[in-house]
This record gives sequence, C-alpha cells and structure tokens, in this order.
Amino acid sequence: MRYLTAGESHGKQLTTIIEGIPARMPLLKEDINESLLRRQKGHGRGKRMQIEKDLVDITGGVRHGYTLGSPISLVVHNDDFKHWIDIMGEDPIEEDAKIRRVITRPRPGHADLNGALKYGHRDIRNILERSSARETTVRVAAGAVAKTLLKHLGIEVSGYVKEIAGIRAAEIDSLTIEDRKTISEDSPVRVLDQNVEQQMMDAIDEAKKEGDSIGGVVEVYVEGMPAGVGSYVHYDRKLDSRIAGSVVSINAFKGVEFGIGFEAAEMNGSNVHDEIAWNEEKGYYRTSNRLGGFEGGMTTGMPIVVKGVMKPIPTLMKKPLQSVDIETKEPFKATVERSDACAVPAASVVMEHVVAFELAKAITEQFPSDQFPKLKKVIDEYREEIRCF
Ligand SMILES: Cc1cc2nc3c(=O)[nH]c(=O)nc-3n(C[C@H](O)[C@H](O)[C@H](O)COP(=O)(O)O)c2cc1C
Ligand SMILES: C=C(O[C@@H]1CC(C(=O)O)=C[C@@H](OP(=O)(O)O)[C@H]1O)C(=O)O
Repeated sequence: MRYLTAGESHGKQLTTIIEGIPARMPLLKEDINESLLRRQKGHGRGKRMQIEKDLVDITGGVRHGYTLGSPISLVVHNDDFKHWIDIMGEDPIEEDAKIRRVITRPRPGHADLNGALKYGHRDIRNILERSSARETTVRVAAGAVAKTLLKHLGIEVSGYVKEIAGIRAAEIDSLTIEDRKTISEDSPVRVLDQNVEQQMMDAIDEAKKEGDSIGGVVEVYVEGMPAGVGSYVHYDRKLDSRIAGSVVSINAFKGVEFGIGFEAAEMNGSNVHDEIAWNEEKGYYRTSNRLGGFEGGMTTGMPIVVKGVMKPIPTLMKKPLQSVDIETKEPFKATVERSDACAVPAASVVMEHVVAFELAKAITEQFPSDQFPKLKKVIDEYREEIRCF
C-alpha cells in the first residue's frame, strides 16, 4: 500500500490516491467523513476551521460500497478557495500584479526560508501553501481507509492527548479501547479527566490571548494486531521504524516514543523487558507492556502504544520572532492575520491515522491481499496458528 497527496492549503482541493487496498472491502464515505470531522475539532484552532467543513468525494476505486482493487482516489474541497481564487488560480498573471500578495518574510519554525532557498521561489506563498498542515486532511482520509481495513480485521486504533504545555493527562492505562475512542471523540482537548481538560483549555486560551502558541504530546493506542507483523531482517522492514518515520512526518512533530520510551535509558533490563507467558485462550502474551507492543521491528501481539511530541505552532499572532525580509535583507518582526494557537488535539487524530496507515500497509505486505475476504480468512488462520505455536 502507498499513497500520495496533492493540493495547496488555499487551492481548489486536496487529493489523495491510495494504492494497494484489497478488492471487495466494504468502504463508505461515512467511514472517511467521521475521521475528517474529528480532525477539524479540538480546542485551540484558528478561524480557518470555521470556514471549512471537510467532506470527502470518492472519485475512484469504489463501487456500491466496496473497493475494486484499483487505486482509490479521494478529494476534499477547500471551501476557503472562493476567497483566494485570484491569488491561487492556475492562469499566469503579471509579475508585479498586486493581487499576488507576495510574501517575502519567512517565519522561524515553518518551512518558509528553507523551502524558498531549495526551490528558488521569491514568493514564500509558493512554499507555505504546500507545507501547511492543511495537507493532513487527506492524510487522515487515506488513514481512514486504512483504519476501515484494520477494523474489519478486528484491529482498533485510537488517538488522544497526553500532555499540553506541561499539563499532563490522567493515567488511562487500565482503560479499554472503546473508552479511549470515546475520549478522542468527546473531549475538546481529548483527555479523560474534566479537571485536566479545563486546565488545558485555559492554557490554550491564555496562549491565544497572548498571541503565542503551545505544543504537547499525543498517544496512539492499538489493540488487536497479531504478533509477528513487520520484520527484523532489514532496516526498512522494521514496523516500529516505519511508524516512527511517519509520525515525525506530521507537521510540527519532533519525536516518537514506544511504550516507556526514553524512560528506558534510566532503568535496568530486568525492569524493562516484558516477560513471556502462554495460556490456551490467548496463546503467547506478556505480563507487562513496557515496550509498547514491539520487539525486533515486529509486533508482540500486545497493544501498540506510541507517543509523538508536537512543538508549538510556528506562526505567532502577537509574539513575532526576529527574521529577515528576503528582498530587502532588513530585519523585521512578523505579524500575521490568523493561525492556530494549539493544534495538539487535532494532531492526535492525524497521528492516529498515519499509524493506522503503516499498520495496514504492513499487513497487506505480509499476507495475500488482492481480495479482502481472503485476507480476512488468512489473518484468522494465522491468529489460530500462532496461538497454538
Ligand atoms: C493539525 C495541525 C495544524 C497546524 N496549524 C498550524 C498553524 O495554524 N500555523 C502554523 O504556523 N503552523 C501550524 N502547524 C504546524 C506547521 O504546519 C509546521 O510547523 C510546519 O509545516 C513546519 O514543519 P515542521 O514543524 O515539521 O518542521 C500545524 C500542524 C498541525 C499538525
Ligand atoms: C487549514 C488547516 O490548518 C492550517 C495549518 C497551517 C499551517 O501552517 O500548517 C496554517 C493555518 O492555515 P490558514 O493560513 O489557512 O489559517 C491552519 O488553519 C487544517 O488543518 O485544515
């Protein structure tokens, strides 16, 4: 499985083409729209999210509620485009036309300056339109297709918030996957405890009032993955490494941890590794899950627990950082019209979907995947085989 995305933040539409989804898998628009609407929600987002109502158009690869085995193409229209037609249109316009609203002032922390240097664009709009996290809309759409595949195989994925600006969520280790999914749907900041929820919302509101931004930590939890998916034989087949790469590919994500993650550095091996047990019902299982569901680049069959850290948003409404105008070379302090103050709750939905994509991809690589009913049968047989192994 693989996917590409195309489209600019204020362009006509965003598109993704997904290849490798098995034929004859049930897939409805609603499966994707539910994820898209969840991504738009979350305390701390700026005015743009009030303009958009992200809904998918399935433009290829699906008929009458089932996948065909051909590439699936999905489109999400930008409602904001109607305000940007002159600026974002594809027809040539005069070089000095005011209408272009040329941007020459790169924001520290965004892709602006490095992108301009790399592609030689003197109008930074040509960078920021594509480096914008608006692109995560269709990454979530692609991930929603992957999540649907996983769901039909009995694998559930949930994403929620662990920390915003140093405020930590209550422990949820004993919660079921269903409860975790509820947190992710109902809470405006995607935490369980209402007290913490309020503190986080206050911190976001404070940052917004100050014209500053804040970051945080999100967690994705997966239940139902059989053991032995992924591989240890080559660096690029290790499933934990693929997940880590895809998490850091999310805009503003700077680090990843599996299970206890960086805490392992301070602990003895005897307190880190998860002991092995067996019983008739479960087969092999671990009496703890400190390594977060991975050993040797393969799943252990225990829940996958992976965290990602998101830095604060780079565009700062009232606390502009020092930068240099690329035309005049003069120093300036930038001000902006709009931006998110905190996108951590929304980003938990993005991470949930990029992780789902990597898991579905690994499964379709490892098991025969032309036809979904056969894939399901083979996975059921594999589960039984490893239970008795
Ligand atoms: C859901 C989401 C929303 C975001 N919203 C904004 C925003 O409003 N303003 C902004 O400057 N950056 C925003 N970002 C972060 C930038 O897109 C990101 O920092 C930028 O692409 C540079 O990439 P890097 O931070 O990964 O180096 C957002 C990120 C995510 C995941
Ligand atoms: C549009 C989305 O997020 C955008 C991500 C983003 C950025 O720089 O990453 C900048 C903002 O865009 P705008 O300049 O239109 O206000 C966010 O709103 C979205 O998540 O759908």
